[in-house]
Amino acid sequence: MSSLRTEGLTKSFGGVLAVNGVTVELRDGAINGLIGPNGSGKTTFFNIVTGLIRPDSGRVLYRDREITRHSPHRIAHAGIGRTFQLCRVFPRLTVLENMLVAVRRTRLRELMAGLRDAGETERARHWLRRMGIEHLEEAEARDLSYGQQKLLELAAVLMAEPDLVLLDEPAGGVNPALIDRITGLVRDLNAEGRTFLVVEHNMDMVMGMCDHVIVFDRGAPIAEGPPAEVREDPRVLEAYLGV
Ligand SMILES: Nc1ncnc2c1ncn2[C@@H]1O[C@H](COP(=O)(O)OP(=O)(O)OP(=O)(O)O)[C@@H](O)[C@H]1O
Repeated sequence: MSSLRTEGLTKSFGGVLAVNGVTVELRDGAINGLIGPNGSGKTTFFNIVTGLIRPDSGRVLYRDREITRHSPHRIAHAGIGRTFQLCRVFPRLTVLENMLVAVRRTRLRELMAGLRDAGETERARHWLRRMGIEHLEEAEARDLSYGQQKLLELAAVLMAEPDLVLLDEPAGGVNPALIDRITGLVRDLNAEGRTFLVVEHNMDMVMGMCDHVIVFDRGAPIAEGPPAEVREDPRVLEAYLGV
C-alpha cells in the first residue's frame, strides 16, 4: 500500500488546465522527486494534496482514507507536512517562537504571554539542533539568512511529527553548501522512516537524493522511475528541451 495516492486529480484556472487527471502513487519510505518544466503543475498538485486548493475532480488518498478537500490543518494533523517554494516563517517572531507556533497556532496569545510548555520547548530545541540553528533560537526569524529560514521552516514542519513531508524547491535560492546540508538532512530524516516528496529544479540534487522520480509535463505525469532511468527517457528529454 502506498501511503499517498491520487486518482484523476484535475484543476483548471480559467482556461488553463494546471493539473490534468493525475493518478500517481508515492513510494512509501522513499525520497520521491517530482520534476517537470515550469508551469507543468507541480505546485498546484502540492497545493491540492495539502488542502490549499480544491480540485475540480479526482481524489487524494492517504493511508487508504480519502482526504480530498480536507482543510490544510486536518491534513497536517493526519501526518502530512510541507514547506513552501517561497519559504514561510513569521518574520517578527523569534526562531523558538516560530517552532512553538507551528504546533499550537490556536494558542498564540498564551505563547506570546510567555506560557511555554517545557516539553514542547525541548522538542523545538531538538529540531533546531538537528538543523544546526539552535544558537539562533532567540533571534527574530527576519534576521536569519534565507537558507537559515528554510532550515527553520523545515524544523517547524517537523514539530508536527509528519510521516510524509512535501518539500517545494528546498534548494531554491540556497547556496551550494547549504544544499548539501539540506540533502544530508533529508536523507537522515528518510532513514528514520519519513517518506518525502520533493519538487525541485536542481537536477543534481534530484538525481543524487531521490530514489524514485515522477515527471510532470503539461499537468500530467509522463514518466516515472529511478533517477538514472528517468534522465534517459526520451519523453522527459522532449518535455524539457521541447524537441
Ligand atoms: N492561481 C492561479 N491562477 C491562474 N493560473 C494558475 C494559478 N496557479 C497556477 N496557475 C497556472 O497553472 C499552471 C501550472 O502552474 P504550477 O505553478 O502548478 O506549475 P509548476 O510546475 O509548479 O511551475 P514552476 O516549476 O514554475 O513552479 C501554469 O500555467 C500556471 O500559470
